[in-house]
Amino acid sequence: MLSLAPWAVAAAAAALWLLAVGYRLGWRWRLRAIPLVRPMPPFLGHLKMFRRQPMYLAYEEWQRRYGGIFLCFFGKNPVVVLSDPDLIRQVAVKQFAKFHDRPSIVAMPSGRTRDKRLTAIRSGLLVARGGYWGSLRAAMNPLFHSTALQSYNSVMNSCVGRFLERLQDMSAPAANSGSGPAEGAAAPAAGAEQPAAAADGEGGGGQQHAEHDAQHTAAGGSDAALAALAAPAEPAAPAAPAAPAAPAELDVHALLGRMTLEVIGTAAFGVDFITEGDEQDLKEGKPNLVAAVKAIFSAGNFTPSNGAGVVFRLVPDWMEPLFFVLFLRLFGPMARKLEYARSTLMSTADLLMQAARKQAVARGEEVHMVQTDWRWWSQDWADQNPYKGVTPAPNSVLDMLMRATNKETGRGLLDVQIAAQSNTLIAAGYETTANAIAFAIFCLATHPEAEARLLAEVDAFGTDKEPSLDDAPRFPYVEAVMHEALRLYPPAHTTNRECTAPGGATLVGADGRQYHIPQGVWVHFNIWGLHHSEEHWKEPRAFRPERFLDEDEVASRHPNAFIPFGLGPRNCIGFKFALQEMMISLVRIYQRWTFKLAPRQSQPLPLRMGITLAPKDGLWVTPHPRHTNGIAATAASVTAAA
Ligand code: HEM
Repeated sequence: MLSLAPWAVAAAAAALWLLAVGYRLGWRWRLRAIPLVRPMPPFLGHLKMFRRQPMYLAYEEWQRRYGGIFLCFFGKNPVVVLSDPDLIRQVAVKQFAKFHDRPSIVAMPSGRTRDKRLTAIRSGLLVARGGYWGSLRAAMNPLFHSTALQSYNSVMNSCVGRFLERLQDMSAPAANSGSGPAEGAAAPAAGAEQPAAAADGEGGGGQQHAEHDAQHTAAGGSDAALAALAAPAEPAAPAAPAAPAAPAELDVHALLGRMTLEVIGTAAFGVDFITEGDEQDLKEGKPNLVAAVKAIFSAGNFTPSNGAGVVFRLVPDWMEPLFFVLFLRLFGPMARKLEYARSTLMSTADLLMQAARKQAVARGEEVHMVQTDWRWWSQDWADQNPYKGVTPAPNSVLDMLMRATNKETGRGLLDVQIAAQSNTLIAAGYETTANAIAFAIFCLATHPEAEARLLAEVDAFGTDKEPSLDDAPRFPYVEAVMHEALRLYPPAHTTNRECTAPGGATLVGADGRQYHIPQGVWVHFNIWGLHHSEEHWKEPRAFRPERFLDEDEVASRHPNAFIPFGLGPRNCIGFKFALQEMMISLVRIYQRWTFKLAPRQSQPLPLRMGITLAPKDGLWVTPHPRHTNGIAATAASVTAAA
């Protein structure tokens, strides 16, 4: 085993430090027109400050101090943070051609690569760059046009149906249940021996939690939701002799995570995406989609401010891929988990794609998919796959992309490119949507007047009808609640771009001041800060859905003050899908249930910043059925009870 002399390690660290400082001084000079967050700590740059408070709260504080544009450093990388909606618009829309890419957390060599895994990683829409991103986005846009969206109504409704069944099972009042529930499972409310979620400051970003948050994130973004997938909850068993029944407490965020994974998994893969997770499959290396998603979300992350991500911010760009390989070697178990996840998801997508292709060809239909030699896994992965012999549904993402054309090449998409999108959609669409619905439920549980107004709208529609996309205009208040929850708690608190134009780009402030952004600089849109800014919102901390209904208030607001799904041609491709899923879920859930916060749920809502912004430690509620003896509890009676 190679042992390094201490002086060699010290010399290497000193060299890295000098390099990072040198890089920063160079950038600082070129970006001198933009206010710099002070102090600028010498080694990690401002990343170190994110150890004290999560990035979104630091950005909010710096926005108050420095205004709508400021500069900070992630190690060697300069990051221009925008909270001014006009400047955001210039980057996202007006000068989009100069900012169409996102920064790579690990700089990958551009151009073709022989590495099959790397090809698969780089093929996803979220990280795609340059002309490839444009042609892929154009090929994928039809998946989210209204005809396609209509076809997702039934998947969404049936997944909400399953959610309601689970809720029903778990909501049986618990009386003296002795056994500890699984996370996400029903728990006895009164006198429960569960550690109460820690009280936190507004937004949950109190300093005392920053360290914990970072570790929690590194260990997995949605542990609660995923624990619920792996261990489906059993209804709490009643004990004898019966004590007075207390309403069951449950983590509704975990249940919602299970539901949104089923929705996006079914839409992406075109098969019934059952979330009966099986740890055993992961251990034995047998393909299991849920275990794979779980492995991805728990295999650590590369967010720049914590874990392994920090390393990449200190070494020169050209060394990043080398460090990536080294990192995977050093962290064997994590590398194995990622390998398992990639092989499971990709081999399953491949299996289903081939089945869909065979069927389409047999029917004489046109298929454009270009077949390549991209498989790295052994035949065992296909042989042991539970979806062997299954054909994906006609309107699934896999099926539709097989027929798409790449505008750049004039040919179909490559098989690896199609398969990579099922991963991407799950990664981008599962946790974000679960968090958004959970935040809406939290807001309604803490605002009975808003809940009553929403119930009245739901009841006017009907208490046993399944809503579809066409019904959306019948739910203006539900929509206002969704928007207000997305404003107060944007699951994507920040989004990003990189300036790729060789000559850079110049942004112009409202006062005429010019800010030159050189090529290679990262730009962040401070969505959280913008959504909470007093400059753009009346009472920004208040939950007031009416602000989205009052025409005067809407007209007086900056049109880009509300950007939970980003902005411009590179905004969230799934935003209509997400809104449709939120609408269908909220209507179906509130047809049957209302929620009160469980005693263990602390307020203000503690938040956890991972890849997304999520309720920390879940959202603990007691569900209350609205139908007693077949009669719906009316909106008025619910308000009175609250
Ligand atoms: C409430 C739920 C969601 C929120 C808050 C959300 C938010 C966002 C945001 C802020 C971005 C970055 C946009 C930008 O940089 O301007 C994004 C990108 C993206 N989202 Fe979503 N999203 C949600 C749900 C979904 C769903 C359900 C899907 C898939 C069906 C999805 C797929 C994507 C993809 C593929 C991208 C990358 C687009 C690109 O780079 O071209 N998202 N999302």
